[in-house]
Amino acid sequence: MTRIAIVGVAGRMGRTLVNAVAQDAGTTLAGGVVEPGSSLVGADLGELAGLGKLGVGAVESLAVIVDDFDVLIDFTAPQVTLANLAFCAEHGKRIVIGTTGLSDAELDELDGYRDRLPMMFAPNMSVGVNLTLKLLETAAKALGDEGYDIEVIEAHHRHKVDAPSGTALKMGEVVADSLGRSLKEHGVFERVGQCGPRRADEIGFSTVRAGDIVGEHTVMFATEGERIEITHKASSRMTFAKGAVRAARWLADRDNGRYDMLDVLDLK
Ligand SMILES: NC(=O)C1=CN([C@@H]2O[C@H](COP(=O)(O)OP(=O)(O)OC[C@H]3O[C@@H](n4cnc5c(N)ncnc54)[C@H](OP(=O)(O)O)[C@@H]3O)[C@@H](O)[C@H]2O)C=CC1
Ligand SMILES: O=C(O)C1=N[C@H](C(=O)O)C[C@H](O)C1
Repeated sequence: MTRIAIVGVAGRMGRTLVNAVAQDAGTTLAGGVVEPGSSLVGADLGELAGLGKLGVGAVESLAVIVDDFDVLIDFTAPQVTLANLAFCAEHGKRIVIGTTGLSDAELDELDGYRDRLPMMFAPNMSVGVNLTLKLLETAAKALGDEGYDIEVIEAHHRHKVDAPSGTALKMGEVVADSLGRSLKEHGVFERVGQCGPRRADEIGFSTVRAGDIVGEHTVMFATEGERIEITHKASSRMTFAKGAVRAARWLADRDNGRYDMLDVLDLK
């Protein structure tokens, strides 16, 4: 039985993760961490997640539960995640990271831990999105050099703090890699005013933030006369949480290394 701790346990994903662990026969909920000083310290994690009492209380530091868990699941914010990664490396733990919005420097720092512990890092843990990445590889190879314009469009809830979403960036990267392009060079993240006509080789990004949209991503391949749209729509955070719990179980038997959800799903 893999013992799971959840950091950011009072957040949207944190509460959903408590539900996902409770439904999973191969894992047990060992603890949950809230922000230091939070009024939720001591709150029962089951009650936080709307499940009724589970008998596990929220703590304000990983150090309090260091002997209780095997794998940490972290869906928080970049600097919080990096601090937790350092803690896990130091204490021989494993970590599943869903946090998005890391800067290039933060991504380099994260990558520096690849040989120090088993870590799984993915901007989207749903099976559907990860299968979509494979479809995009095929579509980009077939269409990208044939005069099809490529645009990535994403929509999320009003509370999301990073843009474009980690998933949209990953989709853009997959498309760019498949075409031998660099996203740094070919990605276009803003069009405003007299920005001129579209370059044939650009990969454009558009962002919507509205209401309670859980997460929607479309990659459009458009030419004169037709367009293909590959779309994924998440209607419940449970799809991400179930993926994260599956990843935690999978990671429990892995050697040190940096893995992603395609490794977990055996889609590489
Ligand atoms: N990979 C994937 O499949 C998915 C990734 N995400 C990503 O996960 C992240 C979180 O998303 P979401 O749950 O919607 O965001 P929330 O803001 O709802 O949750 C983040 C939580 O982290 C808590 N937190 C902040 N600092 C600390 C700390 N030092 N110690 C403990 N907890 C802390 C926050 O507490 P407080 O409320 O007190 O600030 C909050 O409860 C985002 O980066 C998002 O993009 C989201 C969905 C799927
Ligand atoms: O913040 C969210 O909610 C989500 N974030 C992830 C991202 O940035 O790609 C994944 C998912 O779409 C939900």
